[in-house]
Amino acid sequence: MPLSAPHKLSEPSPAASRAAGPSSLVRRLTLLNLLVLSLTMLLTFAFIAEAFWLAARERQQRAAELSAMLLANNLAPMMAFEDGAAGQAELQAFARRGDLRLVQVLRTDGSPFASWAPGPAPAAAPGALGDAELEVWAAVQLKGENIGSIRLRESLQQLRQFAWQMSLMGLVLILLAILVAAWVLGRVQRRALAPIVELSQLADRVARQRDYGLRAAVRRRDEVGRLAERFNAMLKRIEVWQGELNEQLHQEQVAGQQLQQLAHRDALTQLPNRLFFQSELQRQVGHAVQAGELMALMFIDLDNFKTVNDSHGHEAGDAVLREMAHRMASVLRSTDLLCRLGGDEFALLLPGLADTAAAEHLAERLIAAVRAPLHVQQQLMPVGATVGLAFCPQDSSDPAELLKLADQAMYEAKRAGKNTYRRAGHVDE
Ligand SMILES: Nc1nc2c(ncn2[C@@H]2O[C@H](COP(=O)(O)OP(=O)(O)OP(=O)(O)O)[C@@H](O)[C@H]2O)c(=O)[nH]1
Repeated sequence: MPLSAPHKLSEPSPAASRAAGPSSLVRRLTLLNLLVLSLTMLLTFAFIAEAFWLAARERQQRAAELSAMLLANNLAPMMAFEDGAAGQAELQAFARRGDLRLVQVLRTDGSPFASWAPGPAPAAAPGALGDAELEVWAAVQLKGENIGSIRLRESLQQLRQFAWQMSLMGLVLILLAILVAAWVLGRVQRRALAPIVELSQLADRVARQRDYGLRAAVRRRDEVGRLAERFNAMLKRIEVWQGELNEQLHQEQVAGQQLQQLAHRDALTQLPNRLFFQSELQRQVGHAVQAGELMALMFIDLDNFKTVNDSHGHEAGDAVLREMAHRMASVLRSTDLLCRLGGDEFALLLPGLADTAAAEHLAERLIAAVRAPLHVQQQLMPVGATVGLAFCPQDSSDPAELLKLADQAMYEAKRAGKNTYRRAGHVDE
């Protein structure tokens, strides 16, 4: 199976990879690896330095033993003849070696035959062996017989200094190696962990942007590759779910809007119904009070409508209601709102009026529009309209009170003979 090619890949920028922060996996692993590597290198170096020191010391000891044996060979005839001056001269020649500290030639009874030590006067008795010194003994023999012995002390100072110099050089080299290793390790780790870092950055982006169309790159068929595949499969599933959820949500929103429209609309006349009127009355009264504007509420009741129903049937009544709604709407401004409250009752909201006369003129036009002859099935319908008017804020700034006043004014107009209007508070004499 070929490695998957992501359709919308999240390719992390180098800057983003570098900005992974001090707690990043790459940095932590690099530091851990570097720590282990440095400890191993330093430990190895310490072992090598110690071994080097022991070997060099051993080598100097062997060389000192050899020198002492050679000296013993040379001194043997001089001791045999008790030629101390020659022995001393031999020691002076021998003492040209730089790291020599003491040479003592002793007879078998322990008495000194010759001795040498650096400085003006040779020490009569050698002091205790210093920790930076080594001492070797060699027997002086003549024809297989012991005639004395040689004590030879050498300084380890030069060797020690050399060892320190080498150690310092070694340490500098190790530090350089650690620096190079840090650089190489950082690059190697970044490359090796790049898929995991990418995956983590992708998860961040998905969580931040909620974009489930993003996909991880699957570069290798290893554990990380399989993790990326599973992650992609999960994203795909979420993407599908989200699509379905969005579609469902959209359908529900549309259904909700339709329901809302149905709930607020009168099915017969297609005008806003009583429910919508109630909320609009509240809102418009509030607005008029706040803005200091004049608004009117008109309560309209058709006249003799019962006769239409009774004489021409319910369907004719419906047709009349539809036609009257249409007629009334045709004389209104675009800002006016006509609602059917129920039966043959209508309400009209008139916001932003210049004066009360404007509403009265409209009431007259509206009554005239309704009163115009209407024929249904060639029969003249005897319909008219009676209107009650109430103003906000003049009459009331309370929606319920305003409706009650307009209703009362309408009944007043009915009592006055129908097909007319009355204003709230303007009672006929
Ligand atoms: N066709 C039809 N009739 C309805 C509807 N809703 C109510 N009505 C009828 O409308 C009539 C209203 O009666 P009223 O307003 O009391 O009678 P009216 O003849 O208009 O009386 P006035 O207002 O005094 O002139 C009743 O006969 C109701 O049955 C409807 O949706 N369609």
